Amino acid sequence: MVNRVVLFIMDSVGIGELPDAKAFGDVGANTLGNIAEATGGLNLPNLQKLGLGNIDDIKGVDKITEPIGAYGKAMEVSNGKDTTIGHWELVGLHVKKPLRTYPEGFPKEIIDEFERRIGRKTLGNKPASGTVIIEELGKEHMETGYPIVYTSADSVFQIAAHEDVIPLDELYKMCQIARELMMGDNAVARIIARPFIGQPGGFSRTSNRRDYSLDPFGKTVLDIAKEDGLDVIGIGKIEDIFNGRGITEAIHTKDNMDGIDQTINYLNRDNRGIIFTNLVDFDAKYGHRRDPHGYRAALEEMDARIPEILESMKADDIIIFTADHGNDPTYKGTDHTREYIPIVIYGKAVRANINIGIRESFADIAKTISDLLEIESTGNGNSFKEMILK
Ligand SMILES: O=P(O)(O)O[C@H]1O[C@H](CO)[C@@H](O)[C@H]1O
Ligand SMILES: [Mn+2]
Ligand SMILES: [Mn+2]
Repeated sequence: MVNRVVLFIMDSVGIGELPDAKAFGDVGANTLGNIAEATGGLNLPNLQKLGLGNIDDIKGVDKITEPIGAYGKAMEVSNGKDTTIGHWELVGLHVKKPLRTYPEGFPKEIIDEFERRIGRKTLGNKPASGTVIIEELGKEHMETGYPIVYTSADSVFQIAAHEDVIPLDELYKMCQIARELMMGDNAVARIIARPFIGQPGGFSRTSNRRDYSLDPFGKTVLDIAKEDGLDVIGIGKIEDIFNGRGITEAIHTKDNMDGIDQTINYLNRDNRGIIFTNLVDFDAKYGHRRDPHGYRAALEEMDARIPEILESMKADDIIIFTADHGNDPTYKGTDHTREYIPIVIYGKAVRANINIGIRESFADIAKTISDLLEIESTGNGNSFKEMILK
């Protein structure tokens, strides 16, 4: 029996357009493939050894004859390409109705009510890139004390404020107010606090970001594991994505390396169940910023630490490296891209060189986790447990 599953999310590391990418405006997107092309090839020897290059052509990542892991890729059933929906599907939920977005900004009634309740006016109220809008409105924000409200192609209500102008706890309270307002017909997936520091022309965002999500729309494999008395450890923004549901212990991280440190920490402890890690830098620092070179460096930095992670695993642990959506930094715009997610699986109990093929849903991962841990499933997804276990 498997004691622990590490579900390791490389946020936004997609592996090519999905058949329905056209409907999302994402034809030709391929996060891994296009970064590799644009930067002269990726150097990911550890993921290569596990089988990453056997999934698809990625310049620099070879298809090898004897990968030590199992590998494949998965399609997204849910109608979206955001973090929330992606993670929910990974743990067994299908969300067919897209979450609400605001391409024209938020309705006047909402903004009026929000301003009344926070006791300040606001700036912005439009879709924007978070780093661009603080450069555009940050100075005015510092002069007036009005927070910057913005959205994106995702279902998000984001509030940016300078840490010296609006203290963090006040910013977090504003987010809670927004969370109360953005329910019912305006049930946006997330309210996000976006604190920053610095001076006009040189602002930088801090790791004090917080996400206020909706409760998942149904029971996930995390809830089931928790009910069965297993540990469900959320590392990085996992707790936020699930609004705490199904999580028994959570730790927030400051960057990808911290996320890896924490994963290793928890692997070295005595626990049983699911260790669920999200590395968000790929997405937030490089994907949305359309920085393929930065993205490549972050991938290589992670890859170099994979041996340490694998060495911390015990004989009855299994790790699944995967993603939640794409965010091709060579693509137009600044938003996520509708892509396959790569799946690379390793463990002493896992058969080497097994191709699990093209999975029809991210929820195949949820179903497999249920089977591996011998707990109930959410009913969605098809298990690949029999294919991968020795
Ligand atoms: O441009 P920034 O502020 O990084 O925002 C991005 O991050 C949000 C949440 O991941 C996405 O919706 C996108 O808008
Ligand atoms: Mn994401
Ligand atoms: Mn994102």
